[in-house]
Amino acid sequence: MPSTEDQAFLDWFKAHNGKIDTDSVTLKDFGASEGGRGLVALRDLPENYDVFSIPRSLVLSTRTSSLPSKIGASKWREYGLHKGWSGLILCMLWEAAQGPASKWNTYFVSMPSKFDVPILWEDRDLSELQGTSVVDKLGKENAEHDYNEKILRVVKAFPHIFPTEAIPQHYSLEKFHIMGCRIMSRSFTLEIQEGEEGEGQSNDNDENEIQPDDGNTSMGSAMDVDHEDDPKQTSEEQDEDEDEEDETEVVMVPLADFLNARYQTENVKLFYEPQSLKMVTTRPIQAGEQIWNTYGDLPNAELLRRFGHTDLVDLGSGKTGNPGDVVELRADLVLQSIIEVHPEFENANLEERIDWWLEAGGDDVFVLDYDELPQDFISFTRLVMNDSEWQKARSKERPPKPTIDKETLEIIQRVLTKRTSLYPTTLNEDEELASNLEALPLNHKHALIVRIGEKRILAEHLDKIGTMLKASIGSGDRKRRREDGTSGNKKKQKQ
Ligand SMILES: C[S@@+](CC[C@H](N)C(=O)[O-])C[C@H]1O[C@@H](n2cnc3c(N)ncnc32)[C@H](O)[C@@H]1O
Repeated sequence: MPSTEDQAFLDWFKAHNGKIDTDSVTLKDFGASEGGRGLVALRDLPENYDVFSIPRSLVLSTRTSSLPSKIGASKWREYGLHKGWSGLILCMLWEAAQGPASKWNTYFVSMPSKFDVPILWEDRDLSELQGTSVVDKLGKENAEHDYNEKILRVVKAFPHIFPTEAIPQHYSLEKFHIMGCRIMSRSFTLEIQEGEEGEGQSNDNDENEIQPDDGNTSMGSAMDVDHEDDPKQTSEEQDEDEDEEDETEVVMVPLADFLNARYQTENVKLFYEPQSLKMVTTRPIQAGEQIWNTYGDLPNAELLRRFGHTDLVDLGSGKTGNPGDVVELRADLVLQSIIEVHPEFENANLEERIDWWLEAGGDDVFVLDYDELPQDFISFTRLVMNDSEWQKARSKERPPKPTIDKETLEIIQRVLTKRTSLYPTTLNEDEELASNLEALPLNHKHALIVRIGEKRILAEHLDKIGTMLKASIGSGDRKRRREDGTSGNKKKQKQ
């Protein structure tokens, strides 16, 4: 049985032409470890079954809210509301301020107002994330800058739309953060349909069949859209987006955003038709099973940053973790390591090599997972540390091959050791703390899980590198002994 609030939501959803067969699925509280409220199958569902559908007019976006037309298209642009999430945030603030007069009132009531995302953490909790890739990506200052420079400016410029006395209650920084966090953890990115019209207008394209291939959408991918001034976007996300034509929009999709996710458990996907969005099963689901969406099997650092939770699955041998975890290695660690070994490089023009690398499309952050060392990381290391590789790369106009010799491996070992030292605690200390995970405050628990995931990856690679270097030193000794005319075997015989 759904809770009273969830039942009110379902009634609202159906009253606005949302389609859901509540004899087949219903809302249920699964407890925090499974994402809290979610959708459950009440009977066995076959593959390709439409679990529910949402009319486009019920999707909340800058196209369906009537706020943009009240402000006017040119003013909307002038205030920069056509870029980033500010426009959608302002629409959500304004719609929520309308209370029952807004079509989405019941939807707003159904959404959480408290979030466990680090952008809202106190400094003492944030210090638990030191060394992880979360810290540099919070974007809190950008967010607050956007609030002051965009949202508040528009709100103050249009007092007939945003009454001055309503500002503290409906347009405060706190409310701005709530809407930002709702977008960060619940929005979808949709392709803008040609000739798409606003609410109340019809689209006569409706006899089109479902085109799953060109119509699948992804949860939590709002960050991939062109949001130059997006308050919650990281600078890398903004850079990536700048080249993209704005053919997508970030939207809130009632009910689709009620679905939880867990590493590789996805059993439905959202597809779109001209008039509606459909959540369709991607495999048979048994009665009693939760309906899981995917958030992209993200590393715990990203899950925590965007959604405020972490994912722990059984890794075997008594360990749990997130197989999708990664560690980010910044290029400056490579430079520092090279200069430590080759101080003569200190004055060399390494800038030129780095600029060349970036212009050739290389990145200045390398992503290390549980698999092999990243090829671009090896290639970059060789380009910077080796004069002949640098000359070759320039003349051939392509980066060095990612081949590994002993010298490169030693630098890489140094980089990973340096990266490991950025965390104030060791992996052993963290594993010990994790033996009593549930006793920790929630934010500390999440931070610990993120740290452990990253450190395990570093430790595994350092282990492998250590073994490889030992083997190469062993083979070097044998070679030297051959050259000296001595023999390891003889020595052995003597013993
Ligand atoms: C898109 S919403 C999902 C629906 C949400 N349970 C609700 O009641 O509205 C995303 C949020 O659900 C929660 N969540 C989803 N999957 C989770 C999981 N596997 N473990 C813990 N929390 C999860 C996180 O709080 C996340 O911010």
